[in-house]
Amino acid sequence: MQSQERTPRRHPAMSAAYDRTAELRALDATFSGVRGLVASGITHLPRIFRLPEAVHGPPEPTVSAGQETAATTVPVIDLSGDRAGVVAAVRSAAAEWGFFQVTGHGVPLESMAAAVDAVRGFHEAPGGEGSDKARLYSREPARAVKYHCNFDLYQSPVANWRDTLYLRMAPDPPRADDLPESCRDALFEYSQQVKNLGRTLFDLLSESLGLKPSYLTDIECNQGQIILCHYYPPCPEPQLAIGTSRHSDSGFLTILLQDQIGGLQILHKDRWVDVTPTPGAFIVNIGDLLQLISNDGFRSVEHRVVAKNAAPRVSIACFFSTHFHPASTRMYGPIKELLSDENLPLYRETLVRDYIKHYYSIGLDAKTAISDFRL
Ligand SMILES: O=C(O)CCC(=O)C(=O)O
Ligand SMILES: [Fe+2]
Repeated sequence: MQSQERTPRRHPAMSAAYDRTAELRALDATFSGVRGLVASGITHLPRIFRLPEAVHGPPEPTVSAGQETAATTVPVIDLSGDRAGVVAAVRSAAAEWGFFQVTGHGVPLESMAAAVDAVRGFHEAPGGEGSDKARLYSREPARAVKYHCNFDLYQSPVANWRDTLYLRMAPDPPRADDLPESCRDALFEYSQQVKNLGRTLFDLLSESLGLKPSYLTDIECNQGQIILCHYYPPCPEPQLAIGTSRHSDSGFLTILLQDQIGGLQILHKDRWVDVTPTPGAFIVNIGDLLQLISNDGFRSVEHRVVAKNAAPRVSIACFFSTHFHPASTRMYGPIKELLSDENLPLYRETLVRDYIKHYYSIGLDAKTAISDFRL
């Protein structure tokens, strides 16, 4: 999920007898997002955030934190272990789960904590006239640094209970003073650390596919980096709302840091499984484009974030892809070295930007983007 224009979709909730667009605009005009609503003392969920009846409650049984077994726990991989064992664990997690957590990754705990604190500080600062939030409030695709409440506020059927600071850090990094001063140092440092971890993971994923370690980097899968700094305030009626609608990530790979609150769930064997916060760990997930070029060797899996009436939740999602400015002109299809008579290509080749355009034309909440590229 990254910021992008997309086509409006009609939904039953939209035809309710109220001026939804006016309410969305009124929210935008505050420049302070969901956090601003909570700070103003609301006790009920505004209707723009209400899930339609049809999606109230989980459609599938949920495996919650504390009830997991080995079969329902997202794998945790210690990257400091022996190489062959790590490569095998990555192969099996990326193929079976599409998600895993990593420890022993070499990123200093202080950099992780500083980034989460900086993001929390940004979101908890007041909005309104003259604030950093007002200066940065935008959904303009060309802007590399921006803040908004829901990148798809005017297109999605249900507003998500979430605000986001968006940073496009590569291939063209922003100027230092484009970032809010309070989080500049922490987020530049974090971006560099996660870029290095990305390189380590792409090496491991290449090896897991039986390719030379630099293969995925050589084809520029990690050339672009977008960092989304999410903030999920406490929700007064969490069962009626959603933090992030179900979706798969469009790019090649995502590295996610979540704080201790929890709420991220992934769809595994038709059940929602909690990704239990693991102190010091990163969550890693395969995006649609890596599923496509691995010819289904790895899986891009749907996930969502449930709303809670708990302390605010911070997460920092770093996406690796190539459609960011300047957009790549490279074609991506199933990697030739993986194909054989037993492994025929399952997808057609595409420019990343064409894939992304299609992904957003469908919208979050619909898992058909990648299947439309199947041969
Ligand atoms: O906040 C989270 O844990 C997940 C966010 C997410 O899925 C995304 O930004 O694509
Ligand atoms: Fe995601």
